[in-house]
Amino acid sequence: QFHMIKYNDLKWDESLGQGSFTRIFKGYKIDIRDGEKHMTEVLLKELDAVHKNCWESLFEAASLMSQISHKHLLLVYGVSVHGVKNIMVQEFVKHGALDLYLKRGRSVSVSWKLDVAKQLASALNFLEEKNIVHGNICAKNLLLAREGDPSQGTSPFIKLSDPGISVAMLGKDVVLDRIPWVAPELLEAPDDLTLECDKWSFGATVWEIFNNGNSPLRGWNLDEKRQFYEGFQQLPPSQWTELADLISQCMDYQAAVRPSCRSIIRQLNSLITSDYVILHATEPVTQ
Ligand SMILES: N#Cc1ccc(Nc2nc(N)cc(-n3cnc(CCO)c3)n2)cc1
Repeated sequence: QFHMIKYNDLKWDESLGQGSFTRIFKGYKIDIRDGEKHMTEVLLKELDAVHKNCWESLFEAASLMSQISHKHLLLVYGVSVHGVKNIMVQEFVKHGALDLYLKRGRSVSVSWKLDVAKQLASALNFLEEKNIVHGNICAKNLLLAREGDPSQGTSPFIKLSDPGISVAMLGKDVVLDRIPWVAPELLEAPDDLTLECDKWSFGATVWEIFNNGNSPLRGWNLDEKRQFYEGFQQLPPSQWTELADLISQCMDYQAAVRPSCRSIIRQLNSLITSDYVILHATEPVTQ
């Protein structure tokens, strides 16, 4: 269920860093269309040969996403296998990962952040309607296709990336390090990935977006992170109580009571940005 791309039709450009077990590069895919040679900008996601046994998981996750298409889901062109190398070929998203974009100190407005949260909620709603679990919702996996410019009145546009290797395939420490994005119930049963897990991660991701890309529990070690869940703790609440309420509803330790995507979208749409902008221009990050 994947388009196989010939290795020789790919050209590597600069390295863009790495995800977990993967290295990412900017690159080009060569297509011959009506006798003409076209070079398409792509993102090449190389899986370390060491983790070959995970590549099924990586490709399964991505092929799940490529079987459906939605404006806020990343487009995967296909895969290329070359010796021990497995490469996923994705559309190149202009501004890269949202967490880095926010960390770079781009000052974005509250309505910009709300817009991004609504787009993520609509992508999740689409997956929920198809009963597809993503399993790795976080700002690092949100890609910014359009910055949006308030002076031009254009809004941002995000694409949800593939989830990468399933949390069920990852070691315990990697799962612990994904606290507070990974749903608490997955610590004991990493195979029980459900739609409710994505709601929990959505809450942590909205928290990131409204805290300018600061990682929640940044600098905490694995024991402290484990205790965060064992003590049923919550992330520091936003000053904006309606937003804090939505985040804590999503990050409810009881999976069954987390809100549906429709409820999340309804609550996001009812958040009035006017007074918030006046009252709380910036969010004090209290750790
Ligand atoms: N400077 C810069 C810059 C960097 C990257 C892109 N574009 C792009 N396109 C994609 N399809 C995926 C990613 N990507 C980024 N980090 C991950 C790993 C975590 O998911 C994936 N980046 C654009 C500009």
